[in-house]
Amino acid sequence: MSSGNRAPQELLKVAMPKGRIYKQASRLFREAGLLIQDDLEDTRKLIIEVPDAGMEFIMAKPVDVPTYVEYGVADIGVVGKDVLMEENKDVYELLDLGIAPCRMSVIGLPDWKPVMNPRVATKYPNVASQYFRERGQQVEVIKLNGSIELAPLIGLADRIVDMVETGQTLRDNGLVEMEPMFGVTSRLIANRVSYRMKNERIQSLCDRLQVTLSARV
Ligand SMILES: Nc1ncnc2c1ncn2[C@@H]1O[C@H](COP(=O)(O)OP(=O)(O)OP(=O)(O)O)[C@@H](O)[C@H]1O
Ligand SMILES: O=P(O)(O)OC[C@H]1O[C@H](OP(=O)(O)OP(=O)(O)O)[C@H](O)[C@@H]1O
Repeated sequence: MSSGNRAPQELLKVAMPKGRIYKQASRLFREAGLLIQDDLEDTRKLIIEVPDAGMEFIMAKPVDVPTYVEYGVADIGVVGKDVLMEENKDVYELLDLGIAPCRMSVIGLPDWKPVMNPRVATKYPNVASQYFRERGQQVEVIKLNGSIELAPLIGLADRIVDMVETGQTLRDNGLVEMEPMFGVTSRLIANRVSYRMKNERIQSLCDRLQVTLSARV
């Protein structure tokens, strides 16, 4: 069959996180040669065709990216390792994109003293519970959804587990990083079925991103 008769290729569905990661992810994709319009951040549209890159972006809340990919409504997605660990979904982790770097840490007030069964506030209850369990420390984990640094300041928790990037939020609130837990960057993930059915396209994207990342260092 001549290429003129070929059916147009189905768009690769990409769960893209709105917010912090988006700008860095789209810059990386562009560097890898994908033609992505640069005005996408200005729109309120949630499903955006990026035909020149053969993609469709599903603009997702970051925490929901692994869910979209696990259910196969997105073939691939970009997500922070923090969210990937917390959500623990059944997806393939294909590539460390090295973008949106930060770290997960245990944080507290400088005069913090150990207490029995301390309360730990966090957006990441699974990650925090596992961390303290592995160290044989019994804690009560309290799930919050934002402004986690408030918790020790207002007496809700003894410590928090949260992200640190520049350290500005800690400094502004008189808190200290007690234990860095692990480094976080964004990852490219894939749905297990899509990875098999669209292997050539997904693998070729990975290869292009890999080459771009190697050239960055
Ligand atoms: N300073 C930072 N604070 C939090 N996450 C950061 C930071 N720097 C990089 N990241 C990475 O960016 C990802 C997305 O963060 P972002 O703040 O956009 O999402 P969010 O926390 O879900 O925000 P929102 O609740 O406003 O949607 C995080 O999962 C993490 O991997
Ligand atoms: O070390 P820094 O550069 O200060 O970054 C870390 C802060 O950024 C994030 O909060 P975010 O701005 O996402 O607000 P939130 O607490 O409401 O989630 C994170 O939860 C920390 O509070």
